[in-house]
Amino acid sequence: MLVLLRRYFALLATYLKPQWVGNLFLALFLLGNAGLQLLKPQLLKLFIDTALAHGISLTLLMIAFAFIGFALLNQGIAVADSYLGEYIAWTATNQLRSDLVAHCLSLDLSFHKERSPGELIERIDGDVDTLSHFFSRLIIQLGGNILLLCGILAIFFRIDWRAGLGASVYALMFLSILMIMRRRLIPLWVAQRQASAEFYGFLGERLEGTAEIRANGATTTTLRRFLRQLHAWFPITYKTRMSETRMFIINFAVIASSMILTLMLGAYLRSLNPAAITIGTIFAMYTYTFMLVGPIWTIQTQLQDLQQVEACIQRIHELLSTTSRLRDGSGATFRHGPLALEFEHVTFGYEDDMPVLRDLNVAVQPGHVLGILGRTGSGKTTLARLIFRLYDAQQGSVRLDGVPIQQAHLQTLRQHIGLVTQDVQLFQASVRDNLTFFNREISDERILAAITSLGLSMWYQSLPSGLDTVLPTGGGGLSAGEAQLLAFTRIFLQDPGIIILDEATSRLDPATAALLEKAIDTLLDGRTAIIIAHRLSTIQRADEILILEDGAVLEYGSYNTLAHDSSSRLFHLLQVGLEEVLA
Ligand SMILES: Nc1ncnc2c1ncn2[C@@H]1O[C@H](COP(=O)(O)OP(=O)(O)OP(=O)(O)O)[C@@H](O)[C@H]1O
Repeated sequence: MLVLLRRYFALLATYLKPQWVGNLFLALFLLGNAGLQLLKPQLLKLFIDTALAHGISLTLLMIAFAFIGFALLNQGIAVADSYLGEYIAWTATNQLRSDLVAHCLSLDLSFHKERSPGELIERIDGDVDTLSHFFSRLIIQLGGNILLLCGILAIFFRIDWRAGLGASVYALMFLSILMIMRRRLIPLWVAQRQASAEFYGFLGERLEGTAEIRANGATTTTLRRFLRQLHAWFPITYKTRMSETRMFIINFAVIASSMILTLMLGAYLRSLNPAAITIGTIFAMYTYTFMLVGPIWTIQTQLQDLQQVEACIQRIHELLSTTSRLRDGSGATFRHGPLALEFEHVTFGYEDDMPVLRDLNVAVQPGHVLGILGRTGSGKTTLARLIFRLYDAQQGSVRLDGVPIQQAHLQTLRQHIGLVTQDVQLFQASVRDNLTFFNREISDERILAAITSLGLSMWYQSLPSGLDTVLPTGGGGLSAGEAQLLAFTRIFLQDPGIIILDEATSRLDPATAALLEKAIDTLLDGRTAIIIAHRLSTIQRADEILILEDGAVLEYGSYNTLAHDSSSRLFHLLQVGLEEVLA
């Protein structure tokens, strides 16, 4: 619990500090709110005592107006502090969400491989959302209610130490009773939620399979199971409702007896000292006892909630403490334009003792195109991932223009490399945003020029709102060829020195394939390129060819030499046809 509290307050400190002015106002609102609530019974006391002493008078009217004024002010402050509390909580949790997203993005692929997207969404949004309520409630309710509770007890002590003692014992007792009862209710709530989830799961599944159920004559069996589900659900709900009612009755009994006891205590104290304990004082004591219920109830709920968010805080802490296996470089830079690429004795495996690439030695001159061929699983994509530093090689070195890629900042490195895979990711956003990756610095003129250069003009002209046209999720409605061309345009605008192209397969029709070939020519012009090739036409533009087999170099050399050497593997591939051999 202590560790949790420390983590919780560390989170609070990190994310609430930037909003200290707001927090200051919130604290003032809390003080003001608690103060006004404490003052109201005092006004009532004054009102009763004045009425009893002097009958109806102008003072009474003024006290009544003051009471109404205080009540209105109280409500106004309550609204303001709820607004500010929510604002602070949402600003803080949104910052926490952004930090978690940035952190996850900075982690290497091995982290993402072990976690499903759904799990990460739950971590980043679900857990933080739970905390968001807590951020605001903890401050507004816990802080304010502890203050109010202490204030009420202090007033009781001020009236008479016996009254203070009685109120403190009552507060402690009531809090304990509530906590015990709630603890007993939690498993029932969980069981009820589980039963309800099972019931709706069953219902959904059966409704979906209505046709099959009828066709197979399973209606009676299904109805019987439906009734069995209801029978299982009923006793749990019954037990829960009964326990809730019991809790309500016990609460009511405790509150009612405390009121009676307060009146009795008041009468007793008045018999001892009628001058100090007036009728107004007894009424104020009665009101304060009633007022104790609110803060006690809220404090116990908050304390229980604190236990429930324990798991969330623990998970957020774990996520934030996960570090990337990739260390960011010290800041080496690369020149603009085509870069030389070298692999020197590179060995890499996703698992330490299972190499996927073995002792790879490859060198690509600036502006040259390296075509990589190999059967599925031979390590082609893995090689591309190493250049992009999605993983680091276990042995050997990858260099750009002679500089080991680990020496550059990841961001710098990736700015110099464009990666186009077969799996083009398009977002539900405007064409402009999809092409510029939300980079506002790229002008529309540049985008339109790129679209024309890469042969997308016809497609562009068919768009209803030009660059502002919003693409549907996942690029639905686009052909595979158009999606590839969009990906090319995106990279063209990024203008990197090296391009890695995991080429689209032969699913494309000849016209689109020809369009893509032209686009690839434009894209590769003046850049170094690595093409994981699947088509003959692409391989022909390669200056060098690398054929991988089981992670090792099977053949490596100039395209022209190998293509004309009848003993080479490439020669054989060209004779038989790439698609057949490499499929
Ligand atoms: N993220 C990963 N984690 C663990 N193993 C992986 C991972 N990605 C690929 N592998 C394994 O590494 C080996 C090489 O895979 P890679 O994707 O590099 O082959 P490829 O030649 O690109 O295949 P394809 O042509 O089918 O894309 C395969 O045995 C594959 O199962």
